[in-house]
Amino acid sequence: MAAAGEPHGSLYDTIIVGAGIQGSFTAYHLAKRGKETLLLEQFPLPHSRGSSHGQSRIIRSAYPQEHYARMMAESYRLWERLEAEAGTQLYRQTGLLVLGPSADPEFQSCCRTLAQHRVPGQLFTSESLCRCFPGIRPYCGEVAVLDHTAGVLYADRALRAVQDGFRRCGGALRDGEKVTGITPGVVVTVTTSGGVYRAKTLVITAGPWANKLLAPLGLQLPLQTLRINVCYWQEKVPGAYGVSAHFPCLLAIRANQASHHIYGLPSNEYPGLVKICYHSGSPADPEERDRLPEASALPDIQILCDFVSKYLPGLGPQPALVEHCMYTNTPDEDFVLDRHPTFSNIIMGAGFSGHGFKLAPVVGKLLCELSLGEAPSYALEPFRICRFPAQPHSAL
Ligand SMILES: Cc1cc2nc3c(=O)[nH]c(=O)nc-3n(C[C@H](O)[C@H](O)[C@H](O)COP(=O)(O)OP(=O)(O)OC[C@H]3O[C@@H](n4cnc5c(N)ncnc54)[C@H](O)[C@@H]3O)c2cc1C
Ligand SMILES: O=C(O)[C@@H]1CCCC=N1
Repeated sequence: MAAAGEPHGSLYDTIIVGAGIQGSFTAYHLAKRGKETLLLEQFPLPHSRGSSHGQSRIIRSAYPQEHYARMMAESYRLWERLEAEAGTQLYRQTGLLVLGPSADPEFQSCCRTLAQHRVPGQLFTSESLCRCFPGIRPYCGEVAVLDHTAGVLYADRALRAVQDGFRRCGGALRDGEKVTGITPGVVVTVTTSGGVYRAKTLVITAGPWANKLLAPLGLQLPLQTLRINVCYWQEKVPGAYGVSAHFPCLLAIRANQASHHIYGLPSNEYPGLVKICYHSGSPADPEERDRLPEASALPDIQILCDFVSKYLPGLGPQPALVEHCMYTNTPDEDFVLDRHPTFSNIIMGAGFSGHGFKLAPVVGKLLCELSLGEAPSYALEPFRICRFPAQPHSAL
């Protein structure tokens, strides 16, 4: 007899745990290829408790690491295809300025990968920056490179579009069903709060909950979950830093000696509000994200206040609105895309370290290929779990 929740008593080809942007794109690719696919999500959709919610994300070709720069051309094409299928705008081209000291190795690597991949770019000195972007007060000696391809992805809309695309291809999405048990085997059995399901392969894309699901499978990845303050700043002159005024996205490397990058998006989603954030946060369990931290636990906001008042003087000096989101960071901030070292039909996508949204179409394709036992379209060395000390080697 079929277990509760199974379609016609049959086996799924793949079950995916977690309908954030990575799990949803994995499911979409599998369903497009005609695979019987089940996507499970613990919360009723849409929800704002993981990493994929919110109005906007940056998309850019400018990456210091060659392995991400190489994936971006295909990622842009896949976003464009989804946009056409969904019949709605998901991407707005704004350009992105990478700002930093000219001798900074990360800045130089961004310039190099842009040139290598023939991405249209433009260099600015401090003087030409001030002339072209009067809203910016660069630091002494700071330079910039403009990645013309970059822009904003409308995140909530994109997540919905990929889930709708998955369903249109015949995929099954069950939200409000938390996975509570995974029994490995040639056939993997997945128990949820709503039923029991079986599949030939399982993909775990659980964002900040990844290690909670992996613990009973005998694996713990070196992941740190961080609570991120998403800060919006009021324009003194409405629209001055807006998309219509052609203000670009920003990525400031080593701004004000800060240990992490500061990034920004032009005003668009909330009229009159510019998103400027610190690329780090405070360690937090995803279940406790909304517990208010003490004021002393907000050093990132102080760093941002100093940055905004000196660097972007056309914005108010304090955030006008703060939202929250989670990062799941690996020690080197490279993703984990690999098989479970013991159970080779269990695949993991984790540790997207605050920069995975733009790459989700390609990440989903790679996780789809791994789950089908195919050769991956891109070299997976940077993403293997064997790069971490004291972790068993991949079963690949
Ligand atoms: C503030 C902020 C700004 C960012 N900016 C950018 C940017 O500009 N550009 C960029 O490219 N990236 C950016 N990112 C990163 C990007 O958003 C993330 O890398 C990406 O959303 C991670 O997606 P995910 O699917 O891995 O995780 P999630 O979105 O967290 O999805 C995991 C899902 O798994 C579900 N789940 C977990 N456990 C279970 C269970 N037991 N049963 C069922 N379901 C379960 C969760 O509920 C969740 O829905 C940003 C992230 C944040 C937080
Ligand atoms: O991935 C991105 O582009 C953003 C900005 C830089 C830091 C993290 N996310």
